[in-house]
Amino acid sequence: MPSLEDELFPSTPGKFKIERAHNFNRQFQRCFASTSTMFLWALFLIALTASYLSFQSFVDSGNRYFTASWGGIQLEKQIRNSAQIQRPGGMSVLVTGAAGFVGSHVSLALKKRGDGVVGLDNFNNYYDPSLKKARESLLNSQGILVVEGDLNDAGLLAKLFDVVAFTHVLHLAAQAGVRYAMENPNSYVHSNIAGLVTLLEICKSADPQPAIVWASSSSVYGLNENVPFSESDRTDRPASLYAATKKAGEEITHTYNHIYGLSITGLRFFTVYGPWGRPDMAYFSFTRNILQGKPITIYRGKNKADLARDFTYIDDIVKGCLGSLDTSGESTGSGGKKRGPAPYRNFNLGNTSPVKVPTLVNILEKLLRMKAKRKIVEMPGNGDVPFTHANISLAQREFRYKPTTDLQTGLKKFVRWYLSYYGYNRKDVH
Ligand SMILES: O=C(O)[C@H]1O[C@H](OP(=O)(O)OP(=O)(O)OC[C@H]2O[C@@H](n3ccc(=O)[nH]c3=O)[C@H](O)[C@@H]2O)[C@H](O)[C@@H](O)[C@@H]1O
Repeated sequence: MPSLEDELFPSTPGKFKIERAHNFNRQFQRCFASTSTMFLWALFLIALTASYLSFQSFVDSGNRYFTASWGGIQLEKQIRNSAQIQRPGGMSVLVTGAAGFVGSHVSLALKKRGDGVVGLDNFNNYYDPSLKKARESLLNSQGILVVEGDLNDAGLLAKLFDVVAFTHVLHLAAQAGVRYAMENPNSYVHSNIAGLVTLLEICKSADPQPAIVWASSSSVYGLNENVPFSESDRTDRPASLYAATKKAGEEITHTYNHIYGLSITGLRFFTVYGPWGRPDMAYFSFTRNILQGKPITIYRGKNKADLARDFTYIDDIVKGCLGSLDTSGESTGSGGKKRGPAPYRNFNLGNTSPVKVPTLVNILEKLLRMKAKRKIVEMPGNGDVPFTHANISLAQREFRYKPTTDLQTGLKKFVRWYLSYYGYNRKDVH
């Protein structure tokens, strides 16, 4: 005997046997003909209609929520003011991660020279959000608005592009940090992959399409041993998930350049430091711990070799970002269609003179006039690379990028800012 399931559904899609279908119809009619069954069917239909109507009202209330949280005409006016261009030939730039370290500095520099800037930031708590809020206040005082929202909110991004025809997007929002990727891998996928794709989808459909300059990372060089690192060196051996997501970003942006004609510039930043910096970075946490009399952990590589970084001062990075924006060239597509080839570029933005981590600590000790309690440990297998060193000739040629701040000078400015912001010896600095 064939089972009921066998009777009703064919074993292979597309091979429904006709006689079986007839049988099924007859059974169906017999069943529907009885009055009590009809009553049950009517009840079922009423319930279905009621649940459809309540679902519709739920969707409507969702839309209302979006409008309310969007902030309406008042917010649109603020966005337009913030995006206002104040110089001939200026640009209107959407800066993602505007309340972040690099984002806040570049936003201020753009505004100062007369460009329009609108910021976007999700103010997440990867590090103390009050520092991000303080940076936001600084931006607000210069007429820059920072909209609170996540890169993955396509509705919000689309709305921003409805209000302003941005000429450029400076995409700096990301999950940063090399070692944290082992603790929270999904946050890297959320921001650096999914968020990036959401942003690119909106940019490709925008009319006009903006040119995009975005933050890649020196970490894409991974296990590369050619020194100094050149843009033409291998980048297919990342040492951390963070690096892998940045490398993926370079490939993803390439496809949007290729298919949709978006102008793309990726900037491989080399360990950026300075005032208003990131508390998760070594120079920042070392300063805090030295001042609080707490030990600092200094990693050491194979054969007791010191680790080294091509530490790059924030003002030099700002110049590199402005140079990249100014030379980005235009996107060629519109409404999601490519009209011709558009620029696709990647640049190293480093300092070209690596410094060993213990030397960085020596400099901090002198500036703070305090001794560090050093705890030297073998570099754990946590995604770190032993050294970084940038070859910057490409950026030099394209937009005369030339870093001018050595580590001693830059750290002096950082320490001065740190002490004015946190004061000496504050125990509550995280
Ligand atoms: O340039 C880059 O590509 C990357 O630079 C930094 O990453 P990293 O160079 O690891 O910067 P820090 O976390 O400040 O570490 C600097 C050096 O200090 C060392 N370190 C760090 C922390 C610590 O407790 N002890 C210690 O010796 C690290 O091993 C590294 O050699 C940023 O955190 C990344 O977001 C950025 O993409």
